[in-house]
Amino acid sequence: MSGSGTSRDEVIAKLIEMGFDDSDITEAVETVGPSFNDAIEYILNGSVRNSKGKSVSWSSKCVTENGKTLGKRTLSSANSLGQMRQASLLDHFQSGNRQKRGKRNVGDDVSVSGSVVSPSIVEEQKESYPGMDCNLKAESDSLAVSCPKEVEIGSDWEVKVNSLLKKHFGHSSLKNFQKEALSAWLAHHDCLVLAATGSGKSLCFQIPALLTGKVVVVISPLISLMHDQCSKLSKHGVTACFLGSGQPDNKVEQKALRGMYSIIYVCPETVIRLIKPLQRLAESRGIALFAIDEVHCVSKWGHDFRPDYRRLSVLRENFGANNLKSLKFDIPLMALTATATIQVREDILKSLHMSKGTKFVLTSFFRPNLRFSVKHSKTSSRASYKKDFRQLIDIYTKKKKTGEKEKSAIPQDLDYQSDTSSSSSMSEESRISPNIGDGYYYDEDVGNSPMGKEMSVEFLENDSVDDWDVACGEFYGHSPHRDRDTDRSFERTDLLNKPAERLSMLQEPLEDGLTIIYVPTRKETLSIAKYLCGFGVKAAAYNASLPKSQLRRVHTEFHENKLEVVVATIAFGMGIDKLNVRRIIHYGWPQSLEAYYQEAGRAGRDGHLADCVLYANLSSMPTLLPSRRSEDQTKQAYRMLSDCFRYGMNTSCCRAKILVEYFGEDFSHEKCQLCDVCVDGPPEMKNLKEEANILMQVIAAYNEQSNSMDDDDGIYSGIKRQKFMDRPNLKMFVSKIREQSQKYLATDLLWWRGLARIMENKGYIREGDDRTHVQIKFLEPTTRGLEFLKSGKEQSFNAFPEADMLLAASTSKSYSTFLDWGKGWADPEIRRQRLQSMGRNRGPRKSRKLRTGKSRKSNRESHTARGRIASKLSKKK
Ligand SMILES: Nc1ncnc2c1ncn2[C@@H]1O[C@H](COP(=O)(O)OP(=O)(O)OP(=O)(O)O)[C@@H](O)[C@H]1O
Ligand SMILES: [Mg+2]
Repeated sequence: MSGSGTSRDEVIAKLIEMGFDDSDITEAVETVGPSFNDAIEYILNGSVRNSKGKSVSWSSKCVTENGKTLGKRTLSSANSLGQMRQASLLDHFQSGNRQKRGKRNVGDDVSVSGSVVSPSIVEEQKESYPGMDCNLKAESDSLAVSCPKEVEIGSDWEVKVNSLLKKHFGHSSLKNFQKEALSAWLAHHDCLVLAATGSGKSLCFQIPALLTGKVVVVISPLISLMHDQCSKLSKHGVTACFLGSGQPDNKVEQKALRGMYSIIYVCPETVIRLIKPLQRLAESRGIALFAIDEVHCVSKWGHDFRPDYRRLSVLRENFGANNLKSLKFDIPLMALTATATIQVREDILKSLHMSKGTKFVLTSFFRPNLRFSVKHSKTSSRASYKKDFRQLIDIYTKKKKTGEKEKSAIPQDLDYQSDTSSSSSMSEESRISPNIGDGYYYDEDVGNSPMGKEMSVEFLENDSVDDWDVACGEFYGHSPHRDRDTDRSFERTDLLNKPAERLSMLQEPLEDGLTIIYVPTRKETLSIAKYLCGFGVKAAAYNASLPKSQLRRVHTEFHENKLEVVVATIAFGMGIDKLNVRRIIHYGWPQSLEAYYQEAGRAGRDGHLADCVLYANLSSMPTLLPSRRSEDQTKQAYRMLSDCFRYGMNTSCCRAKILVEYFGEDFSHEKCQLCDVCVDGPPEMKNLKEEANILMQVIAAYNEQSNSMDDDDGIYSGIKRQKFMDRPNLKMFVSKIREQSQKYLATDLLWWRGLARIMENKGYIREGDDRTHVQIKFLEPTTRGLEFLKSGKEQSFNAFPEADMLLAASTSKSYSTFLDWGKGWADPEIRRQRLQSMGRNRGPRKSRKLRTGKSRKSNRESHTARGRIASKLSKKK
């Protein structure tokens, strides 16, 4: 939908669908007319102004600094991006000659372990490969770069690498895992590198290009990620380009295939399409390595499965010594990721046909400067924002109020407004998660229901921006210079081995830096960014439905430290390597711990203290976001979601330990000493024997009775036969307990939910359903559980109450703690009063149909909103 030819209604409908507020839409359409692009531009940036000088839009407020609008500033940033593009290769080489760099003595190369490689240094490419001066009009299939003089890497390769490292990247030495990966590559081995987010995996495949002068082909899942990496490489004096649908200049592909860039980034589809020309490149300039970055995308057991990654076995099949005459060895594959469980690793090796001798390079997944915590929040309304973002707002606004008396940035009247405002885009009912606040029900099926699919407009699991329409697709090495914020060392990752240094870090205040807030829905990116901007924070929304110009702008402003907060879906993604991100806030349940850890890993890359906070509604269970999944994948998706849910419910184990062990690593430190659990300590351990016993009793009784259906006198005799045939879930068992014992009459299902998990962990009960659920749903006794029941009073049942149990105990008015909820219930008057107040608190229950009918509801809402806006506009006329 582009503008002038579009009807006003269509523009309004589209803007509503994107989650903008009525008032913003009304103002924008009134000002710029029925042009979709202009309206968005107006709302987000205020760059299209009305002549009467009406008030600027919300987003421009946030990015307005010294009277300048983001729109204006970004125009200049866009230009600077554009300037990276060079008129021709020749221009580049001419300028390269002007700013001569130190010359590398090719003759110095010697041989070790039979590795045959060629000279490297990028700025010498012209000299080394006369073909690079070639006429660009040459036939695309003619090999303009002739086969370089092959040289061998000497035993002093580490010395050479260190000097390249210093020269191009400003680092003093390789990290151990980087050395291991390079050694494997030098020995022609395939290699799987599993190293923490931000640890420096990219260098493992960038160095081979510099060291050999051959080309390195990097397979990467996102164009935005390729763009970021290419642009960084150009600053470090390395020529790079990316190919594929996002590449606007069709000459770049020809040039790349003639060997004119040291590093070529491609997405899997493109590399598959280019097999033949890449084979020719391998035989001319040479291909040092195929790097498969973010390789967890290969596996459907991982969190970011991309089917095209599975087809990458073509690399092994087509670039082996048996297919290409000039090769003595297969071109090595280097697969890299920060998040792969053991199952995912096996799948990667198999799917890519990696060799049996593949080397594993494993580093600790542990990031000792990340402070993990989990907080309960409904994450659903402005009231939640007010509570949860108060501190964040204060951090960014206090900074600007130097000289002013320090006070909270949230004035009382605004607080009141936020609480009572009827934000249509974020009303409770419009949320996907229907089980917010009260009660507890299972709705894991929502994500897979046909309704769920309809909702995918707003709730996208794979909200990726993969058709990044960047202005520049080729990147020439400029003289290496370092960003201001790259001057810090990342060496602090091994801080746990340096207790004194780490101790001093723990005492550091958290610096200002940048914040990324990850939210599950596109609408929330808009509403939270708008909310923060309202208090003067420089925040911007980022999601795949926003115009590309806006996305580019956010990227640029983020990298230039002009923004303070980016509120994003997972589209703001992989490989973002910004050193001074101080906070990653997840506002809503992530879909997996893999995704969570990868996103959280974007914080604290400078090694300084950084916060990773997960705000989630601990009283409700997370649901799967809609996505096309096979039955197997659905199971796996639930498993991953369940692990994530359990991470949130945990109250007693160090969070870093859970995360690191999730990826199969032994966490040798026992405690990170930073996370909320380590700092606050676990809750008081309780002996839950009585409650565990009664729950076991009803489960066992049901089990026995279902085994002998003839017995009508058992405790389930009151349940209708049809119902009896259905497997009872936890809710039913809890009803039974309440019926049986007055003491438990007012107990919260939420609390029993926690207990059921604990009993499952102890091996007393198991899931009776074939399907996977976020948490145990159909409870069946195990032999161990039945033994526990028989042992009667002798056996104790000590456990730390989990987060939902603590929440149930703290919010319920019916009993003081979760252990003495029975107090007072024997008194009929107290009971009557409590039941009455419970009834009041609960309010009418929404029917399941109503809840899952979200899509229809939002259509209706959108329809009425459209009418409302249209009528406002016509009244104004
Ligand atoms: N040997 C080194 N010494 C110091 N810093 C390094 C070294 N190697 C890499 N770095 C720095 O580490 C940072 C992260 O690098 P990189 O983007 O390669 O991480 P990554 O492991 O690929 O992260 P992700 O998993 O998020 O993709 C970069 O800023 C880089 O300059
Ligand atoms: Mg990376």
